[in-house]
Amino acid sequence: MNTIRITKEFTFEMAHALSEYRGKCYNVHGHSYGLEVTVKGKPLRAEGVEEAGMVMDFSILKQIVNEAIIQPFDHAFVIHHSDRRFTYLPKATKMVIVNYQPTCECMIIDFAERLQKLFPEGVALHRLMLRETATSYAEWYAEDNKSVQEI
Ligand SMILES: Nc1nc2c(c(=O)[nH]1)N=C([C@H](O)[C@H](O)COP(=O)(O)OP(=O)(O)OP(=O)(O)O)CN2
Ligand SMILES: [Zn+2]
Repeated sequence: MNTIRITKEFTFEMAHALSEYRGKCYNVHGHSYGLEVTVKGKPLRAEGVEEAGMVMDFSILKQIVNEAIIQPFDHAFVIHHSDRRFTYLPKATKMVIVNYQPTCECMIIDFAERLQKLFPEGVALHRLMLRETATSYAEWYAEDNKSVQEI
């Protein structure tokens, strides 16, 4: 049976600020992010079951990514825990305080770590693409990251 990659696309809005950064991205600013999630597996060879012919139902993939990534990060402000600027915001502000500089690269590593453990048996995360601006994006590939690496 052939191995197939399937991809689902997502969008979310997020504000961030880079810490210790000498440039415009030190400022609190936002992006409309694009996220592509690709998983790999073999289409189910069975009849009379809901997932027949599928690596994974796109709607299940959507649900997993929505719960793990989109819901926590959409319309949130993301900042490194050592950058005390977040203490000036009202407590009701939706914030994700992270232990990394919230660049495209570090966020995609975080997303990969969150997602990897959530797929059913036989389905593996293959690729993530995180688009930050019309001209900038980062990619994560499973084959590049076979051993766990620190951010
Ligand atoms: N390697 C990285 N460099 C930068 C990141 C990042 O995540 N990884 N992030 C930023 C800023 O947050 C922001 O994304 C600015 O990106 P940039 O492409 O420079 O945005 P512009 O609006 O200037 O894009 P143009 O299309 O070039 O006008 C900074 N660097
Ligand atoms: Zn930015």
